[in-house]
Amino acid sequence: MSSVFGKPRAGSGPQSAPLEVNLAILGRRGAGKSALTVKFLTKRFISEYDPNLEDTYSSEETVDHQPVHLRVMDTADLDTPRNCERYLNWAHAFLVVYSVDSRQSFDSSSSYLELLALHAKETQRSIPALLLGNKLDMAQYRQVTKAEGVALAGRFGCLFFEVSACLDFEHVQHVFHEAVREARRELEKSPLTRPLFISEERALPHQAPLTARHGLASCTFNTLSTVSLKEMPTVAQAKLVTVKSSRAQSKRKAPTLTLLKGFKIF
Ligand SMILES: Nc1nc2c(ncn2[C@@H]2O[C@H](COP(=O)(O)OP(=O)(O)OP(=O)(O)O)[C@@H](O)[C@H]2O)c(=O)[nH]1
Repeated sequence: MSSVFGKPRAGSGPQSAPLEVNLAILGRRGAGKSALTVKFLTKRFISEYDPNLEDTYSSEETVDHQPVHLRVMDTADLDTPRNCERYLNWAHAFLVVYSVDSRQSFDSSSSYLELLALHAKETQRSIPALLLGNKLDMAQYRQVTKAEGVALAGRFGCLFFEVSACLDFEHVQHVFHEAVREARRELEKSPLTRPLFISEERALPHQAPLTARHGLASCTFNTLSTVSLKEMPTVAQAKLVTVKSSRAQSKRKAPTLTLLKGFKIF
């Protein structure tokens, strides 16, 4: 299902349409991206979630008394950034998640932050990102200290939080709302200059992969499907397209979708 959006994205007064913010959740498998997304959307901790499912959810939020139409893409990369243009050109802000009890996931989060930094450099725009050390309730099995998280976030100039998808909802909500604030700040700075893209199932022969240009071995275009990008003609006519990896598409029948029944899934 697709929906049409033709509302202003920023600079909204009290009478205007909600600000629209796209948020992508990145991180290694098992870091807790889905658990955090589900916690934020439903206030519940779901212990088992289909690792192959990638979907984008929408939620009406109020952040600092301002209505926000928030879309959250719970990505399902394999172990490293893959086919990453689908979220790089879509999101206004990123949550990069690792698990405090996994050194590997911390190392992956560093790769994601590097990817975002490269993309920011290439597109010459600031990309808000927040680094999250998840599974704080597992602190007794820590492999990553809080100081390491702070240092990594500092290196990339992003906010840092330690959270737990299975502890209090308010903290998780606070983090998502901080991401909205970061995105809003950027959108208000340059609401019309940000590139907007839709995806299309077609080959992109002339575009060199980000990896080739920057030597980031793990991120490629079209690794799993033939998604390519096209600039939106006008916001008013544009259709919102659900962006899914092949891996996700193959699992669309997963029953776990019903977990989010009641939320708009597009
Ligand atoms: N104790 C604890 N377990 C968590 C937390 N967050 C997630 N988990 C568990 O960690 C496992 C992986 O969580 P997911 O949310 O599926 O992780 P993911 O990053 O979405 O992983 P993929 O879907 O494979 O990309 C699941 O068994 C969750 O129950 C947390 O904050 N604390």
